[in-house]
Amino acid sequence: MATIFHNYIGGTWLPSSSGRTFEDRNPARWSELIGHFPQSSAEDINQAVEAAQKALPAWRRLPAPQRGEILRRAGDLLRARKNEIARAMTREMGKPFFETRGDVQEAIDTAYYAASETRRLFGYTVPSELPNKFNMTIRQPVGVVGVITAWNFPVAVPSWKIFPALACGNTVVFKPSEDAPHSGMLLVQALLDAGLPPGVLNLVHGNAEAGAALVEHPGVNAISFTGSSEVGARIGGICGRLHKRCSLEMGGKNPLIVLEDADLDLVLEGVLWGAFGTTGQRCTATSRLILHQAVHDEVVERLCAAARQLRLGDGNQEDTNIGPLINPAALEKVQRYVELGLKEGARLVLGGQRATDPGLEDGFFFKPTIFVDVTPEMRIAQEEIFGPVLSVLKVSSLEEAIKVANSVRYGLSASIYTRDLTKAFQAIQELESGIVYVNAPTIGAEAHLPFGGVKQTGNGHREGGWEVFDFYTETKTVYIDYSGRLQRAQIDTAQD
Ligand SMILES: NC(=O)c1ccc[n+]([C@@H]2O[C@H](COP(=O)([O-])OP(=O)(O)OC[C@H]3O[C@@H](n4cnc5c(N)ncnc54)[C@H](O)[C@@H]3O)[C@@H](O)[C@H]2O)c1
Repeated sequence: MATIFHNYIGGTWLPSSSGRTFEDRNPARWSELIGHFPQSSAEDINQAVEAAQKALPAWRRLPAPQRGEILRRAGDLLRARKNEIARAMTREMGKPFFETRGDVQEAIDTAYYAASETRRLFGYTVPSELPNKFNMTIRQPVGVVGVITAWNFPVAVPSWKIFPALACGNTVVFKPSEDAPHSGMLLVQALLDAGLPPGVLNLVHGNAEAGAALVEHPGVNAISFTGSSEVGARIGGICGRLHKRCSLEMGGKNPLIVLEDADLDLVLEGVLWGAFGTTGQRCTATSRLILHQAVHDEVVERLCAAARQLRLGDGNQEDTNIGPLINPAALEKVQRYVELGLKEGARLVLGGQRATDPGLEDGFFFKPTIFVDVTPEMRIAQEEIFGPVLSVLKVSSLEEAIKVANSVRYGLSASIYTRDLTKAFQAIQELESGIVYVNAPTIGAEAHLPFGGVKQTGNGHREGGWEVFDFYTETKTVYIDYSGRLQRAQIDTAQD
């Protein structure tokens, strides 16, 4: 009998009021059912938002360092449960155990980082134009925050949102992805066990219907979303109409540039990890390899040889390098893009097919795939495939490489391999992306640095770093006049 899981609303575990559920399955062995989760309705969302509203006054009044103490304890619990959560995450969404341990570690780092920032949450003071007047800014929570997340970092990405939101005194309604509900629940469980009061964090499972109800709910003051650019655009439109604050972190089509002077051993390691780690299902995946013509043939040849050695399998097995795609729709999408690449005239030099070796038939495994002779306007060079498919483009100069790198609608991360500092700095300045790596692949984030993208990847906000606290707080400007008389700004200080 598969386990039946519930929502967590106002301190109580509850089934969906509609009685509907959805199945959570292991993508490495699709016949393995993990459990049934509630398919939440607008009524469930409403209950969760009301619980968050009820809990808000006491939570925002609690001194921030005391809120931080609970977050720090949650970090301790995540650390104690790291392997257990990582095992469950691998079973649910497929990436290998060493990667899911990293996912949990990112949440631990974020918990400690957010906890430490509760002792700062700076406003500032500045001199007044007028005598005997004191000026300052303070930060206040935004209110109830709706958190909607993708499945591929099912603990790390929600933690980027939930920890800073709570640190700032907001209450939260969290809707994890329907492809990774169990991992999201384990994160919530750690926060509850750390002592969060009822209603401060509410968990509602479900699909687009639940997400849309959360976005539309008038009691939700801000939405923090991570997912595809298509869904993000829709959410951004609704939030605009409702005058609701929203942070959107969306898709990527990230380039890795290799110049003629690069250390090719380093390049190979970096590209293998960047393109095929998490089966290419990262927003920051290296999906375009832009090679200087002087190193093109050597890199392609060595890359194909190395990628052939990668072992596909269940991520909970010791020797697995690459896990499965997340679900049947993802497999179909990757297959479609391979056909499209061939039709567009790109040349397939590796993979291009589902892997059905013994032991893999019941999962959605896809062989590492490399296309060469890709040109910038091809759809496989323009669109996010979200699978282990690398498009290789050949260029003859740094300027051309940057132009090609910038020729897509996305702008999350970009990378350049070179030993020439001047060229590296030129790329840092000119690449249109929120993150640039020099001599490292396009992936990897640290909790205390901002993370996010430009163009159609983001809407100007950032996760992580100090910047994240700007999203979860309203700035209030305070003028205190202790002169004992009316002082008129601009009028009593006029110079002419
Ligand atoms: N930039 C980043 O930080 C980042 C990080 C991870 C993943 N991603 C992106 O996420 C995508 C993959 O994740 P996915 O397949 O889960 O994305 P998705 O857009 O399909 O779903 C994301 C979340 O939105 C919800 N949702 C779907 N339709 C909705 C609607 N109409 N209203 C409200 N909520 C709705 C889903 O239930 C899910 O929880 C990729 O594009 C990837 O690049 C971005």
